[in-house]
Amino acid sequence: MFSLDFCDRLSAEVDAFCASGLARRKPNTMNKHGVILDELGMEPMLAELRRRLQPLASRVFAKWCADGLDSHRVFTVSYATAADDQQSLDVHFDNAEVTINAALSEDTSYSGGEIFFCKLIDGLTDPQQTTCYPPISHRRGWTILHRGRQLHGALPITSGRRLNMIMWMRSSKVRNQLCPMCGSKPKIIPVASGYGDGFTIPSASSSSSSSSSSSSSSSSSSENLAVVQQDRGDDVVDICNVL
Ligand SMILES: O=C(O)CCC(=O)C(=O)O
Ligand SMILES: [Fe+2]
Repeated sequence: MFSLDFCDRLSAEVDAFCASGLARRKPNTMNKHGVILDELGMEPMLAELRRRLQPLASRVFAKWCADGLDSHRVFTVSYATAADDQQSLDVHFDNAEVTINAALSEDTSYSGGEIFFCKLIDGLTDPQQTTCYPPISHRRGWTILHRGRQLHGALPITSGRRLNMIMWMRSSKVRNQLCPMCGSKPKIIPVASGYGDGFTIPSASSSSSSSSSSSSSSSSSSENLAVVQQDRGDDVVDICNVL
């Protein structure tokens, strides 16, 4: 999906950001060394990428892209072998309707670290007991497109370093009905900025009327997005952080 030049430039940008020591949030609880790319000013480029991926994602996973994938959370994952590096990733599902996983590192610059997939969970079941498919080696510039709720993980890396870009794409129409993480109807509150966890305030999303969207893609109502976050009792949390 990405040119090798783009892989290099994105990797260099992320490495420079990490080296700068600037503050950053963790993408989620499982990911210790990642960078949220919207925090680097890439939101417009990533929103455009999401719009361009929409036709493909809808073709493969129509039901999960209802009314468009209208928000995203995009971050890098980095694996290496030192004690304080992240070496592998446990089986999990994503806080996404559809995910793309793009390999940025030179294939020969690391070994191990294959991604593996297990069963698809459509109800809320325990991610533990499951049979998995044979692991897949990442290939630089290539992307894997999968359902967020397809269980998956990464095997331990055995040498070198692997950097991937993960794009969690969300459909508010789908998740407004049922939170993909807790399996219940979300209780939603507005957030000040950003996409929150990709829910929308239903009254806002259903009032389609005079969308100011310019020439961009057909069914997207992102101009009308009311950005919301899930409220869990007394804690207002970004549910990405409670994977
Ligand atoms: O390391 C990988 O290839 C998978 C990463 C992943 O699944 C995630 O961060 O959600
Ligand atoms: Fe994942």
